Formats: sequence, structure tokens, C-alpha cells
Amino acid sequence: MMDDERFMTDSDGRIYRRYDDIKTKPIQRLNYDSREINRFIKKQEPVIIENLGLVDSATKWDLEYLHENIGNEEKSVYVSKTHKFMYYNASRCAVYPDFIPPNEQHNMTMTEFIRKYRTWKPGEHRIYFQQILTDTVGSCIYNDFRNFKWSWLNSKKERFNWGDLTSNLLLIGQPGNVTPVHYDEQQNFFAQVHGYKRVLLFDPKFFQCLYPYPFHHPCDRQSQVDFENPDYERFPLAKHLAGYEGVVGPGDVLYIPMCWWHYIESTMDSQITTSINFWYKHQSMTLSDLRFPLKWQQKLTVSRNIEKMLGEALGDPSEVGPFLNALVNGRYT
Ligand SMILES: CC[C@@H](CC(=O)C(=O)O)C(=O)O
Ligand SMILES: [Zn+2]
Repeated sequence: MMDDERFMTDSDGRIYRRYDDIKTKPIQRLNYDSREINRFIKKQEPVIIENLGLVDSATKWDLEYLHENIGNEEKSVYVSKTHKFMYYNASRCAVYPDFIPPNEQHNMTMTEFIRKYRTWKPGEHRIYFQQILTDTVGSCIYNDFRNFKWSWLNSKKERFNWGDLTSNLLLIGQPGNVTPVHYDEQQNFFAQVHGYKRVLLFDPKFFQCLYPYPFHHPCDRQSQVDFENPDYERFPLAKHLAGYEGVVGPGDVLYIPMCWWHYIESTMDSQITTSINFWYKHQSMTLSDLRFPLKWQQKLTVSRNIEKMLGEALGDPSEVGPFLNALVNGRYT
């Protein structure tokens, strides 16, 4: 790995992909008892919270324990020919018939996942366990789940007037797996349990530098910019990307603000990476709450509503692009 110039080793021995073009500064790290944490969450800026113990009860969730206790229902596992696992919405493939899914979503038992994980050889398709925790888990896992620090989570939800917790995703990845840069429309406390993940985050204002796929595209909310091989011809503004970078390890909790772009990579020096996220609906906002100029998170919501409404009004999502060009070219440009 050390000889492979695509990778770098940081001062802590973490090994991850090198992106010289992308300017970043470190994500702020704060101990769980710092009063500064609320300031970051209020301002909706990323912060890594240390020693919180949010999901300490999941530390024992190794593959054996999960095999014993997670339940026999089939689980969602993504399979990719490459190290990238870009999310796509399969129900939108009809609108883009030429779209080639970048990976496959399979359902398999924990036994099957563990067998694939343990027999995996370089060059084979990679796997990434991504399963929403449901009430089908066994009683031990359920008890561990109940022992998460819900009082801390609920205090933040109330304090910042967030909506309900929508789901917890359990993620079990191989070293080197990459979730390319995308945004989610939810607030997210991302808890790292085993192994290390390198994260890059960008303010929603970098919308124009990250060229998201169209709303109706299967890869809605995903950036078209490939960090490993950026096409500056097609995406010239990507050169101006500037964000935050950090590595989360066991016990760390990363606050990913709603609509912030994030890239997540399991470091190559990790044996296995296990993470649990906590997605919350954003705060319900009334018109009277709006302040102008709008924040980019709000502009993003407006842009999505425009694309959605145009798809409906024109009766054909593929008409949205040409219509917007007709509206803008020569008139606003
Ligand atoms: C969905 C996979 C990703 C996490 C993430 O994007 C999120 O929690 O929003 C990761 O850890 O690889
Ligand atoms: Zn995400």
C-alpha cells in the first residue's frame, strides 16, 4: 500500500486515498462535555464528538455476536465491482433507460454475508452491509440498542427542534470501501464503532462545484464529480472545492449537518469498519421562520421542489432539462 501513490498514510497510521486537488481543513474535534458542541449543531457545522459513549453497547457487535443475535431475516448488502458504493434509486431507472447501476443491492442472511466477507479475495466484487435496524433484531441486539445514550440524543433533538428519528443504519464495510460524495436531507449523528473512516465534508453552498445529478435521476443527491478522476472539462467549478476532513475511529460521533455533502471511506488499515448512524428529519420550518437571504440548505430544498414540480407540470421528467435551458439561456446567462 505504501508504494501505491493513490494512497497516503497519515500521522496516526491511517491509510486512505490521496486527493491533492481538494482543499480541506480539519473537522473540529470536541470532547463530549464541551459546551461548544451545541454551538456547532446550532450553526449546522460538522463536528467530531469524542468520548461520548453514544453506542458503547454496540462495541461487542463483532461478526460472531451479530451472527448469533441479529436475527435470521435477510439483510441488505450492496455488491460492487469497484470499491465505490454510490447509492441509486432503482425505481427511477425508467426515466434514464441508459443508466447502468453502479452496484447491486442484494438480500442475504448474516451467515452468507460473513462467509463472503471472510473468503473475499482482492479483485472480487466488494460487499458493504447496509441495513436499517428494525424490530426484527434479536433480544440481545435490541437491549444493546436500548442502551444507546438516548437521553443525549433526545436532548439535542429537543434543543434544536429536530423532527423524529427516521432510522438507524448499521454499516459493516471492508477496508477501502468508498461512499462517494453525496448529501442527505436529514440531520445525522454518525457513530463509529469499529475501525476507521476518513470523511470529507462540504458546505451545501458548494452545490455548483459538486454538480449533483438531476432530481429525477436514479443518482439524485449524488455528485457527478469523481474525486479519484475529476473531469474538470465537464465540471470546471469542482476546482474550487474547499471543505473539511477528518478520521472517525471507535467511540467518535460525527455530526453531519442536513444537506452537507459528505464522502466516507473505510481506511485501508482497518480490519473491518462498523458504523451506526442516526438520521433525524430536519426541523419543521414555517414561512414565518424564514429569513432572507435563504441559507443554501433552504435553496437546495427550493431547487428540488422546482425540479420535482416541473417534472409533474411538464408531464415528463426528461423535459425538465430542456425547459430550464430554454428559460435561462440568453435570458439569465
Ligand atoms: C450510507 C453509507 C455511508 C454513511 C452515510 O453516507 C450517512 O450516514 O449518511 C458510509 O458510512 O459509508
Ligand atoms: Zn450519507
